[in-house]
Amino acid sequence: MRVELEALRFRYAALEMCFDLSVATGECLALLGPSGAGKSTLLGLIAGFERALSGCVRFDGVDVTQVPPALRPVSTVFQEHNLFPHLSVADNVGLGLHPGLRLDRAQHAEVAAALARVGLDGLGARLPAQLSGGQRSRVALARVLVRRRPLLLLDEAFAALGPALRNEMLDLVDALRRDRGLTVLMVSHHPDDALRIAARTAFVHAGHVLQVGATAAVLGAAACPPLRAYLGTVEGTATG
Ligand SMILES: Nc1ncnc2c1ncn2[C@@H]1O[C@H](COP(=O)(O)OP(=O)(O)OP(=O)(O)O)[C@@H](O)[C@H]1O
Repeated sequence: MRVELEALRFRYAALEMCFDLSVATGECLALLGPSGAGKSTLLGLIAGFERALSGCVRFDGVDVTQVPPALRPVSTVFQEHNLFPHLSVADNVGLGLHPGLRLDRAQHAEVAAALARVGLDGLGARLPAQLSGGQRSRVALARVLVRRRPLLLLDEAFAALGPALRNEMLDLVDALRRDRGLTVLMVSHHPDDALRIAARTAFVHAGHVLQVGATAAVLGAAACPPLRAYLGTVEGTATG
Protein backbone atom coordinates (compact mmCIF):
# COMPACT_ATOMS: atom_id res chain seq x y z
CA MET A 1 0.00 0.00 0.00
CA ARG A 2 1.25 3.46 -0.95
CA VAL A 3 1.29 6.06 1.80
CA GLU A 4 1.29 9.81 1.21
CA LEU A 5 1.35 12.61 3.75
CA GLU A 6 0.66 16.05 2.37
CA ALA A 7 1.20 19.17 4.48
CA LEU A 8 0.02 17.17 7.49
CA ARG A 9 0.01 19.56 10.45
CA PHE A 10 -0.06 18.76 14.14
CA ARG A 11 0.93 20.59 17.29
CA TYR A 12 2.11 19.59 20.76
CA ALA A 13 2.68 22.60 23.01
CA ALA A 14 5.80 24.24 21.64
CA LEU A 15 6.35 21.93 18.68
CA GLU A 16 4.64 22.76 15.38
CA MET A 17 4.85 19.77 13.06
CA CYS A 18 4.17 19.57 9.35
CA PHE A 19 4.94 16.42 7.44
CA ASP A 20 5.26 15.71 3.73
CA LEU A 21 6.27 12.18 2.85
CA SER A 22 5.61 9.50 0.30
CA VAL A 23 6.24 5.77 0.80
CA ALA A 24 5.87 3.27 -2.03
CA THR A 25 4.01 -0.05 -1.84
CA GLY A 26 6.25 -2.77 -0.40
CA GLU A 27 8.95 -0.34 0.62
CA CYS A 28 10.68 -0.17 4.01
CA LEU A 29 11.35 3.41 5.06
CA ALA A 30 13.31 4.23 8.22
CA LEU A 31 12.52 7.32 10.29
CA LEU A 32 15.55 8.61 12.14
CA GLY A 33 15.97 11.77 14.15
CA PRO A 34 16.67 13.21 17.57
CA SER A 35 14.48 12.54 20.57
CA GLY A 36 11.37 14.73 20.49
CA ALA A 37 11.63 15.39 16.74
CA GLY A 38 8.14 13.98 16.12
CA LYS A 39 8.84 10.49 14.79
CA SER A 40 6.28 8.72 16.99
CA THR A 41 3.76 11.47 16.33
CA LEU A 42 4.23 10.95 12.59
CA LEU A 43 3.45 7.24 13.00
CA GLY A 44 0.47 8.15 15.23
CA LEU A 45 -0.92 10.40 12.51
CA ILE A 46 -0.63 7.56 9.97
CA ALA A 47 -2.25 5.04 12.33
CA GLY A 48 -4.96 7.57 13.24
CA PHE A 49 -4.13 7.73 16.96
CA GLU A 50 -3.50 11.44 16.43
CA ARG A 51 -5.85 13.73 14.54
CA ALA A 52 -4.18 16.20 12.16
CA LEU A 53 -5.01 19.92 12.32
CA SER A 54 -4.94 20.09 8.54
CA GLY A 55 -3.44 18.36 5.55
CA CYS A 56 -4.03 14.89 4.30
CA VAL A 57 -3.07 11.22 4.74
CA ARG A 58 -3.69 9.04 1.69
CA PHE A 59 -3.48 5.26 1.37
CA ASP A 60 -3.30 4.15 -2.25
CA GLY A 61 -4.60 7.57 -3.23
CA VAL A 62 -7.64 7.44 -0.91
CA ASP A 63 -7.95 10.18 1.71
CA VAL A 64 -8.08 8.49 5.16
CA THR A 65 -7.40 11.59 7.25
CA GLN A 66 -10.76 11.31 9.03
CA VAL A 67 -10.88 7.50 9.23
CA PRO A 68 -10.68 6.16 12.83
CA PRO A 69 -7.67 4.00 13.73
CA ALA A 70 -9.57 0.70 13.97
CA LEU A 71 -10.69 1.07 10.36
CA ARG A 72 -7.25 1.86 8.95
CA PRO A 73 -5.36 -1.02 7.30
CA VAL A 74 -2.45 -0.61 9.69
CA SER A 75 -0.66 -2.70 12.32
CA THR A 76 1.60 -0.95 14.83
CA VAL A 77 4.24 -2.63 16.97
CA PHE A 78 5.57 -0.66 19.93
CA GLN A 79 8.51 -1.44 22.15
CA GLU A 80 6.16 -2.82 24.81
CA HIS A 81 4.49 -5.13 22.24
CA ASN A 82 1.11 -4.85 23.98
CA LEU A 83 1.05 -8.51 25.00
CA PHE A 84 -1.48 -9.51 27.65
CA PRO A 85 0.45 -11.26 30.45
CA HIS A 86 -2.46 -13.51 31.51
CA LEU A 87 -3.12 -14.82 27.99
CA SER A 88 -1.17 -17.57 26.26
CA VAL A 89 1.08 -16.75 23.33
CA ALA A 90 -1.47 -18.31 20.93
CA ASP A 91 -4.29 -16.22 22.42
CA ASN A 92 -2.19 -13.07 22.19
CA VAL A 93 -1.80 -13.77 18.49
CA GLY A 94 -5.46 -14.80 18.14
CA LEU A 95 -6.51 -11.36 19.39
CA GLY A 96 -5.35 -10.08 16.02
CA LEU A 97 -8.15 -12.12 14.43
CA HIS A 98 -10.96 -11.66 16.95
CA PRO A 99 -10.99 -9.36 20.00
CA GLY A 100 -13.19 -11.88 21.89
CA LEU A 101 -10.98 -14.80 20.84
CA ARG A 102 -13.86 -16.74 19.32
CA LEU A 103 -11.80 -18.41 16.63
CA ASP A 104 -12.93 -21.11 14.26
CA ARG A 105 -10.78 -24.06 13.26
CA ALA A 106 -9.27 -22.26 10.26
CA GLN A 107 -8.33 -19.30 12.42
CA HIS A 108 -6.65 -21.53 15.01
CA ALA A 109 -4.68 -23.03 12.14
CA GLU A 110 -3.78 -19.53 10.97
CA VAL A 111 -2.46 -18.65 14.44
CA ALA A 112 -0.36 -21.83 14.50
CA ALA A 113 1.00 -21.08 11.02
CA ALA A 114 1.91 -17.52 12.01
CA LEU A 115 3.72 -18.77 15.13
CA ALA A 116 5.63 -21.27 13.00
CA ARG A 117 6.50 -18.55 10.47
CA VAL A 118 8.14 -16.40 13.15
CA GLY A 119 10.00 -19.33 14.70
CA LEU A 120 7.73 -20.02 17.68
CA ASP A 121 6.39 -23.40 16.63
CA GLY A 122 5.13 -25.34 19.65
CA LEU A 123 5.29 -22.38 22.07
CA GLY A 124 1.66 -21.27 21.73
CA ALA A 125 0.61 -22.51 25.18
CA ARG A 126 3.24 -20.49 27.07
CA LEU A 127 2.59 -17.18 28.80
CA PRO A 128 4.54 -14.12 27.58
CA ALA A 129 6.56 -14.12 30.84
CA GLN A 130 7.85 -17.59 29.91
CA LEU A 131 9.48 -16.23 26.75
CA SER A 132 12.68 -14.30 26.12
CA GLY A 133 12.53 -10.67 24.94
CA GLY A 134 13.31 -11.73 21.38
CA GLN A 135 10.57 -14.35 21.46
CA ARG A 136 8.07 -11.77 22.71
CA SER A 137 8.97 -9.60 19.72
CA ARG A 138 8.22 -12.60 17.53
CA VAL A 139 4.76 -12.95 19.11
CA ALA A 140 4.05 -9.33 18.20
CA LEU A 141 5.07 -10.03 14.60
CA ALA A 142 2.93 -13.18 14.48
CA ARG A 143 -0.03 -11.01 15.45
CA VAL A 144 0.85 -8.63 12.62
CA LEU A 145 0.78 -11.60 10.23
CA VAL A 146 -2.70 -12.81 11.20
CA ARG A 147 -4.09 -9.26 11.02
CA ARG A 148 -3.13 -9.14 7.34
CA ARG A 149 -2.92 -5.36 7.21
CA PRO A 150 -0.79 -4.04 4.36
CA LEU A 151 0.94 -1.30 6.36
CA LEU A 152 3.27 -2.05 9.28
CA LEU A 153 4.48 0.68 11.64
CA LEU A 154 7.36 -0.14 13.97
CA ASP A 155 7.91 2.35 16.78
CA GLU A 156 11.26 1.44 18.31
CA ALA A 157 9.84 -2.07 18.37
CA PHE A 158 13.15 -3.80 19.04
CA ALA A 159 14.87 -1.11 21.10
CA ALA A 160 15.02 -3.32 24.19
CA LEU A 161 16.97 -6.06 22.41
CA GLY A 162 20.73 -6.41 22.09
CA PRO A 163 22.39 -5.88 18.69
CA ALA A 164 22.41 -9.53 17.55
CA LEU A 165 18.76 -10.14 18.47
CA ARG A 166 17.75 -6.80 16.99
CA ASN A 167 19.36 -7.79 13.72
CA GLU A 168 17.50 -11.12 13.81
CA MET A 169 14.21 -9.31 14.27
CA LEU A 170 15.00 -6.80 11.51
CA ASP A 171 15.79 -9.66 9.15
CA LEU A 172 12.48 -11.28 10.06
CA VAL A 173 10.64 -8.03 9.35
CA ASP A 174 12.43 -7.81 6.02
CA ALA A 175 11.42 -11.39 5.14
CA LEU A 176 7.78 -10.75 6.13
CA ARG A 177 7.77 -7.55 4.07
CA ARG A 178 8.90 -9.49 1.02
CA ASP A 179 6.49 -12.42 1.66
CA ARG A 180 3.46 -10.21 2.12
CA GLY A 181 4.35 -7.11 0.14
CA LEU A 182 4.05 -5.06 3.33
CA THR A 183 4.84 -1.37 3.39
CA VAL A 184 6.96 -0.76 6.49
CA LEU A 185 7.74 2.48 8.35
CA MET A 186 10.29 1.97 11.06
CA VAL A 187 11.24 4.44 13.78
CA SER A 188 14.63 3.63 15.23
CA HIS A 189 17.44 5.29 17.13
CA HIS A 190 20.03 3.22 15.31
CA PRO A 191 21.26 4.24 11.85
CA ASP A 192 22.50 0.64 11.56
CA ASP A 193 18.88 -0.57 11.63
CA ALA A 194 18.10 1.65 8.67
CA LEU A 195 21.18 0.48 6.77
CA ARG A 196 20.19 -3.13 7.37
CA ILE A 197 16.65 -3.19 5.99
CA ALA A 198 15.45 0.24 4.83
CA ALA A 199 16.12 1.17 1.23
CA ARG A 200 15.24 4.76 2.05
CA THR A 201 15.52 6.85 5.18
CA ALA A 202 13.74 10.02 6.24
CA PHE A 203 15.48 12.30 8.71
CA VAL A 204 12.94 13.95 11.01
CA HIS A 205 13.89 17.11 12.87
CA ALA A 206 11.80 19.60 14.85
CA GLY A 207 8.52 18.34 13.41
CA HIS A 208 9.54 18.16 9.75
CA VAL A 209 11.05 15.65 7.35
CA LEU A 210 14.29 17.48 6.61
CA GLN A 211 15.83 14.97 4.29
CA VAL A 212 14.72 11.77 2.56
CA GLY A 213 16.53 9.49 0.15
CA ALA A 214 18.49 6.28 -0.24
CA THR A 215 19.63 5.27 3.25
CA ALA A 216 23.35 5.10 2.51
CA ALA A 217 23.21 8.45 0.70
CA VAL A 218 21.29 10.20 3.49
CA LEU A 219 23.61 8.83 6.18
CA GLY A 220 26.75 9.15 4.12
CA ALA A 221 26.40 12.66 2.77
CA ALA A 222 24.89 14.04 6.00
CA ALA A 223 24.36 17.29 4.21
CA CYS A 224 22.40 19.40 6.69
CA PRO A 225 23.87 20.47 10.06
CA PRO A 226 21.01 18.94 12.16
CA LEU A 227 21.67 15.55 10.55
CA ARG A 228 25.40 15.86 11.17
CA ALA A 229 24.63 16.78 14.78
CA TYR A 230 22.27 13.80 15.13
CA LEU A 231 24.90 11.43 13.77
CA GLY A 232 27.52 12.92 16.06
CA THR A 233 29.77 14.04 13.22
CA VAL A 234 29.84 17.63 14.52
CA GLU A 235 31.61 18.07 17.83
CA GLY A 236 29.54 19.41 20.72
CA THR A 237 26.21 19.81 18.93
CA ALA A 238 24.54 16.41 19.38
CA THR A 239 20.86 16.88 20.20
CA GLY A 240 19.72 13.49 21.30
N1 LIG B 1 0.94 13.33 24.67
C1 LIG B 1 1.72 14.40 24.52
N2 LIG B 1 1.40 15.60 25.07
C2 LIG B 1 2.17 16.69 24.90
N3 LIG B 1 3.32 16.68 24.19
C3 LIG B 1 3.70 15.53 23.64
C4 LIG B 1 2.94 14.33 23.78
N4 LIG B 1 3.57 13.34 23.11
C5 LIG B 1 4.68 13.90 22.60
N5 LIG B 1 4.77 15.19 22.91
C6 LIG B 1 5.82 16.13 22.50
O1 LIG B 1 5.82 16.18 21.09
C7 LIG B 1 7.14 16.20 20.59
C8 LIG B 1 7.35 15.03 19.64
O2 LIG B 1 7.27 13.80 20.35
P1 LIG B 1 7.48 12.39 19.67
O3 LIG B 1 7.26 11.36 20.72
O4 LIG B 1 6.69 12.32 18.43
O5 LIG B 1 9.03 12.47 19.28
P2 LIG B 1 10.01 11.31 18.86
O6 LIG B 1 10.83 11.84 17.73
O7 LIG B 1 9.27 10.05 18.61
O8 LIG B 1 10.91 11.18 20.16
P3 LIG B 1 11.62 9.87 20.80
O9 LIG B 1 12.69 9.47 19.83
O10 LIG B 1 12.19 10.39 22.10
O11 LIG B 1 10.57 8.82 21.01
C9 LIG B 1 8.07 16.18 21.81
O12 LIG B 1 8.46 17.49 22.06
C10 LIG B 1 7.20 15.64 22.90
O13 LIG B 1 7.60 16.15 24.14
